[in-house]
Amino acid sequence: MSENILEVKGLKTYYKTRLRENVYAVDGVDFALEEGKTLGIAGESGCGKSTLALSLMGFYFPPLHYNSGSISINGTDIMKLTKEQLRTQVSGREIAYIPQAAMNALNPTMKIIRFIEDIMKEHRPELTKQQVWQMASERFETLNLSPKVLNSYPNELSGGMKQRTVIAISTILNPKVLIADEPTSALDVTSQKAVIKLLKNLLEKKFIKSLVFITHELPLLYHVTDEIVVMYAGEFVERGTAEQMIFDPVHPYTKKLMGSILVPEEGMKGQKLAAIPGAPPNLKKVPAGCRFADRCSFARDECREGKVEIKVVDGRLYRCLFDTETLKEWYENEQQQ
Ligand SMILES: Nc1ncnc2c1ncn2[C@@H]1O[C@H](COP(=O)(O)OP(=O)(O)OP(=O)(O)O)[C@@H](O)[C@H]1O
Repeated sequence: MSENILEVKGLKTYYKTRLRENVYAVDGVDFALEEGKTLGIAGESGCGKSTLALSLMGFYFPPLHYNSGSISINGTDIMKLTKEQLRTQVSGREIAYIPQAAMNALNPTMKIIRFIEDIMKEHRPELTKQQVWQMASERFETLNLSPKVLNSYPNELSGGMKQRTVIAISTILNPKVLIADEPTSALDVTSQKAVIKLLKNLLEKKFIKSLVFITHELPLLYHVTDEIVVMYAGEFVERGTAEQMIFDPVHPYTKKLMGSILVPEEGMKGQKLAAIPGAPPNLKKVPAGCRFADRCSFARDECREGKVEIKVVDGRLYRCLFDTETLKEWYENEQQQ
């Protein structure tokens, strides 16, 4: 039986604004990820994806605050560790995070090898500079990146190469979980494919044991991940296999998200394209009932009455009061109109 590398239970984190208001960006998230698996997290802008990614690292700096919940990596709840333990034993070794636009944050005055030397100074101080060079060039070669890159400055590299280099640096300690936040956005299609190939390569070679891939583009996840989770207003609203989520979504929000895809990929041609009318709720004061109700064409009075819990049907998870048959019927009727 496969083991859960990452297990998150009831995670709640929030921002405290300068006006002392709380923004409940991650509001009760539960999920597990098995060894060797990839999980995609999708959703519109502002639904809490990046905050979740950051929160999973266990570090909280104002304005982000931890409220409750656990984050276990290989059975150890990292929320029970001290900041020092997190820094020295967890960050980069157990879990690594590549934030959005990380490639633009590389210090332009440092050669690529210097970033790796800095990591090794902290985690493998016994290695000489020469050994670090040897190890880094072998790793780059295995990942089809030229070791010459190690001697370059960030600004000498193309966008796609810079992004692949950032990924190679971030995984140099073989973290069990890699969280990549929008790693392909702002790249051309060829560079996007190269980044995805690199991520798959890291998994195949077991340099990482699991991958969380965040994007607001659902179809991209089809090529990368085993499973997809859709997030809305700080909560997960649906989880299923990539196939199910793209071609047979259950939750009205996932359904609408699929319909809003502007560039249909192969196999998705002919899907009706539409923008999702309305905006997500204000995360400072979330509605008591279904958070999607105000934008859902199928919402009834009861949807607004109380918290809607996640349902598990045939291994799929979704957060809606209605059963899958009813929803399917409604979708078919809507399609015919
Ligand atoms: N520093 C901050 N202070 C206060 N609120 C914040 C801060 N950063 C993000 N938020 C709010 O938290 C919520 C979740 O934002 P987050 O960036 O996690 O969403 P996202 O799904 O990653 O969006 P995107 O796809 O645009 O990156 C939003 O309402 C956002 O306005």
